[in-house]
Amino acid sequence: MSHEILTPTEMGEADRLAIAAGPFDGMGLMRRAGAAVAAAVLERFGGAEAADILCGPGNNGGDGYVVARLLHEAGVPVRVWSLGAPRQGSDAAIAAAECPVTPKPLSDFAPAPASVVVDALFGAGLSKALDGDAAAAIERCSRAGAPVVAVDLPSGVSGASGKVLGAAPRATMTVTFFRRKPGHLLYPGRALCGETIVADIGIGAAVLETIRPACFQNVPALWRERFPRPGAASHKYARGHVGVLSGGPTSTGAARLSAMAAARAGAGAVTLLSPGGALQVNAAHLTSIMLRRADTAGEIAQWLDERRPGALVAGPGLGLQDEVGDMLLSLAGIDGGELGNVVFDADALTHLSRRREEFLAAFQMPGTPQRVLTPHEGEFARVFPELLADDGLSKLDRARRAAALTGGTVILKGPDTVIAGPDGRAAINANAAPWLATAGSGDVLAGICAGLLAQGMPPFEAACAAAWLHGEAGSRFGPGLIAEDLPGLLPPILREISDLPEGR
Ligand SMILES: NC(=O)C1=CN([C@@H]2O[C@H](COP(=O)(O)OP(=O)(O)OC[C@H]3O[C@@H](n4cnc5c(N)ncnc54)[C@H](O)[C@@H]3O)[C@@H](O)[C@H]2O)[C@@H](O)CC1
Ligand SMILES: [K+]
Repeated sequence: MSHEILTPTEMGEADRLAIAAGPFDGMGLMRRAGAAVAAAVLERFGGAEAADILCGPGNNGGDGYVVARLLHEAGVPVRVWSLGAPRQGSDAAIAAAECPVTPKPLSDFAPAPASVVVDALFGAGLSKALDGDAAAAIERCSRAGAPVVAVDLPSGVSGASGKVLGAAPRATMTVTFFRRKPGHLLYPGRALCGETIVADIGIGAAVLETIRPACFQNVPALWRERFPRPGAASHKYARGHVGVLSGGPTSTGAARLSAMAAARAGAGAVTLLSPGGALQVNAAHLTSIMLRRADTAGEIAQWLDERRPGALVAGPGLGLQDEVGDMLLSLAGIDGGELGNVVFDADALTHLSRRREEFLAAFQMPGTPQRVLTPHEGEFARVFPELLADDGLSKLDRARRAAALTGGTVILKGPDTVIAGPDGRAAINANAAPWLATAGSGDVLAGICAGLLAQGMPPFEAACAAAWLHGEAGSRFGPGLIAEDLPGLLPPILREISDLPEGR
């Protein structure tokens, strides 16, 4: 599967490079784009009484005129509704001239439930909120309940952010070209696209060598080459050691979930560092996970010095007391030789929001551990309120800015989790299920990530793999999922990743 995601600007560049390289000119690409949409309409909605094609003034409308011509030639009764004539001399104007169906004004469009609507009003060129005749037509379309096939994107959905500008139809199917755009994967755009088909319109993958996209759909091909595989002679500590900080006697479960997930993700050894008061309750629930008493920052530091673990999970159930904040701050600035990576999750993110400048200063010190931050939207809003307040930023932009600010990898969680690295790379996750929104689910994600980090997987790849594994486990289990189920769901998925052929 091709997993690069192109911004609308990068897609425009892909079009230009493809036209320059040949064999297709702009009109050739448009004909192929229209043909792909017409084929999808015929395959899926061949039984519709008629097709209503809504055409905008740009090249998205141009695709619409091609679709209208091809459906007409296939014997489908076609009506064309135009928002405005294409610019003279443009490819869209040529496509309109080649279309044998005379367009009527979009303001007269009245959808019929038994017809299929092809939405070709705006695509990559959407530059402002939909209003006037376009918004009114979409509103009528939604009320009539006719199925909608969107060309490139449902008109009104920003390809860059997935946000709705003004109005957008809920499509049953979206046919886009060459590669997906962020708006196909980020909500609310993702929900409005329906099933998304990526059509080959004759743009060669070679254009990607020039464009060098930095955003990807999170699929195993993105990280499986870096996925840890234990050698036959590995001993347990060589397979990675994870430490997990436990909270006090009444909040120990979250850390144990992380610990179990780290172990299932393949860490050879996992140690729970527990305050004395919580030692008994932790001991009563642990078998293969090791337990070590650590009441103070000093005792934690001593264990790190002795064991030099690859990763530490800090945050689940840890507590919001000031001394916990002090301890986390000291961990952020510790020598990276003593502790390779820290996953800051849950309560650690609250401490980060309270003492942000101190943490950011610690993160900037050379030689400190690499970090992965795992905020959900609420935690993100507390740590980075200025990024959330900026309406111009997409979820993708926000995760990238947070990664740049902290010099770490950010997993911005949600139904469309975004993973961003400090080098600008980003991935959007698309395999999560709604059942994952359950207490303790995030603790498991943090644990999986730490388990992979401790085995030497680089932070961006480990974060992507953790989000994907977590999503896959939740989707496969389905309804009734609780966080305790997740670690035990990992082994068959891990086996499948090891068995995948190269390039998948
Ligand atoms: N050679 C190419 O560039 C190809 C382009 N293709 C199609 O071309 C589309 C992009 O075409 P365009 O760049 O012409 O852009 P659009 O057709 O999406 O938009 C056309 C123009 O409408 C105006 N506009 C934007 N938002 C508006 C709003 N809310 N209300 C009123 N006017 C608005 C803008 O001036 C914009 O340039 C793609 O989505 C795809 O469907 C395909 O045919 C494949 C080849
Ligand atoms: K469209």
